[in-house]
Amino acid sequence: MTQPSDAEYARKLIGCLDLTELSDDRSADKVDALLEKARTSYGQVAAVCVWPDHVRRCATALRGSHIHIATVVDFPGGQQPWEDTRHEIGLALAGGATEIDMVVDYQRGPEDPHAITYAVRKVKEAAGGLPVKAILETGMLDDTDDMQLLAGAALSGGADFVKTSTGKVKTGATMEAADALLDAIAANGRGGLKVSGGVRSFADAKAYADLASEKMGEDWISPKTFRIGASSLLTDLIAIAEGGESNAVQAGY
Ligand SMILES: O=C[C@H](O)COP(=O)(O)O
Repeated sequence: MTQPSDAEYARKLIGCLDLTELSDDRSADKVDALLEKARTSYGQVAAVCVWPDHVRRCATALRGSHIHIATVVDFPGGQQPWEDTRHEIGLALAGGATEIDMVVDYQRGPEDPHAITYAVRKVKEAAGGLPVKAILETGMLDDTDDMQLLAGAALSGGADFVKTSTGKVKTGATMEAADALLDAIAANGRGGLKVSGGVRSFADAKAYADLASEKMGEDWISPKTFRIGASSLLTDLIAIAEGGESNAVQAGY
């Protein structure tokens, strides 16, 4: 099969992008700016990903599009009381969220993976079966064995995607983590991958998509199974999609 051009590849990746605004100040103006960008000349992003209190704003602005409204719960620590998470899920559902990104308790996870399975199941049920992406914060885990363990536990609980990072700790997505999560998905026989945290350039995004495509097949690079969560990637994808040069700095893993 002929390789797609970079411009074609960038357009495909725009369709797999979870365009993210999770700044600590929770600014509504930043969400409005994000919403302006979600429908590009090269297609729509897969989802916007925002704090629960901005879900309704996004659902209203994106009505009539096919863009998912993803929100985060128990973010970014993964250790808050269940009552708080339940409140966030309620806010998300009332506002019109269509996907839930939950942080698992990655600190306790390696010793107690069953707790992760249970927590994911609980969120999935409370969210009425909406797609759930389990954030493992791979940059805080010791090794790829732990990454696979947590990913397997989350998938057993019904997670639809396993996601590398919150973007809030020093180490975000890495090729090593993406590879480990893909192995867990393959072993589970079901599930998607969301690569997130520090993905800023077309070259980085393409490297992750190439890896996933090599391991899972070309058809797998679709928003149903492959997402990139990023706050600062879209500009570079658009530059490449329109046939220009990259302006972004590569992560250089
Ligand atoms: O969920 C996605 C991450 O928060 C995005 O991280 P980023 O700001 O480094 O792109």
